[in-house]
Amino acid sequence: MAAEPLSNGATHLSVPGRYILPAHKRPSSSVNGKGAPPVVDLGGDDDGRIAEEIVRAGREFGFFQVVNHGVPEEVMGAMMRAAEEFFALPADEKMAYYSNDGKKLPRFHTSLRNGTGEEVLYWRDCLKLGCHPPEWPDKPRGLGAALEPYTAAVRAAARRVLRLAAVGLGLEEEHFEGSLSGGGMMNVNHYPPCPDPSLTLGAGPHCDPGLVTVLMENVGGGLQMLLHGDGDAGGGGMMWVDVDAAPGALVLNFGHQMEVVSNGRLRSAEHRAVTGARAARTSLATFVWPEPGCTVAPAQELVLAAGEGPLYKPYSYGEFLGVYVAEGGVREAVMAHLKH
Ligand SMILES: O=C(O)CCC(=O)C(=O)O
Ligand SMILES: [Fe+2]
Repeated sequence: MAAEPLSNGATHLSVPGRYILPAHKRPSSSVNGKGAPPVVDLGGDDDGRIAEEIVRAGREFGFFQVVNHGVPEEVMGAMMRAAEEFFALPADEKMAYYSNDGKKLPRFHTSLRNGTGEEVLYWRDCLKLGCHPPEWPDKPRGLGAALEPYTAAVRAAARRVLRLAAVGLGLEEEHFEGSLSGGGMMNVNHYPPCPDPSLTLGAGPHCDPGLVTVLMENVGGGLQMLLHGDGDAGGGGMMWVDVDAAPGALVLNFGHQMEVVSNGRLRSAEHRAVTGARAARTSLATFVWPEPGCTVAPAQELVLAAGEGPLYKPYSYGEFLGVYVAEGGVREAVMAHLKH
């Protein structure tokens, strides 16, 4: 039976059984820490230095924050307000977009697949929007007017980051341009207050599918990245760290395509979202990714320069998305399909 979205009017006094994770998958079962990913100032004109910082952050964490990113504050604010208004709509207006059809945009869903084939549900509702081109629901009324300038500005910031990442990797500045970054969409994630955050997750551990993801949130505290320590942290040296973003900053993380194209130099960062007891949290994850027919492969220059051989085989992005969805975005399972 399809699951009822969390934001459809019910007050949640306790966590229903379908949302309770087995003990070993609960957020409380892992080592948790605090930390902020490196801050990269995109504003300066020393592109060589910025490129180096992006590549260093990508190698160590796969995560960084950008300031002076060029997305105007009022454009960010208007987009977030419109996103929050969608989840406050009456249930029947949201349910007009409720679907499990992965090809549909815009689309409203809960957890990963509205409960279909899911043993445990995640504490999240999600509105998927088109970015390239923009596609949005009729309600709330201001959503389209907010989305268009937001996605245009976010894509421009992502393009600058991708050009700098290419330079930092020793590739042609244009390496990621064209069909390699010609696609994308947005997850508008909504996590209502959860009566017991120790039992649930809003999003399970995953890597993002594309090249780069640009994240904005209305309430800090929720996103966590997985750090691979030196073994002192326990749990095999792995530690989940809260991603605390500076006010006004955007959080960026690299996805699977960046790890493949860079032949493993830049990490596709594993992350998850925990729930909060008090405030509802909304996050906007804008994905920049290849067009479906684009062939993705490690950059020849990197493979040849290091004499290391390609770590991944070429594939079409459309083919990759099928694998990604089937494996639920779980890092090692997805990577196993791509490795030589
Ligand atoms: O809500 C968040 O902070 C993370 C969302 C996320 O990982 C995603 O939409 O892919
Ligand atoms: Fe993600």
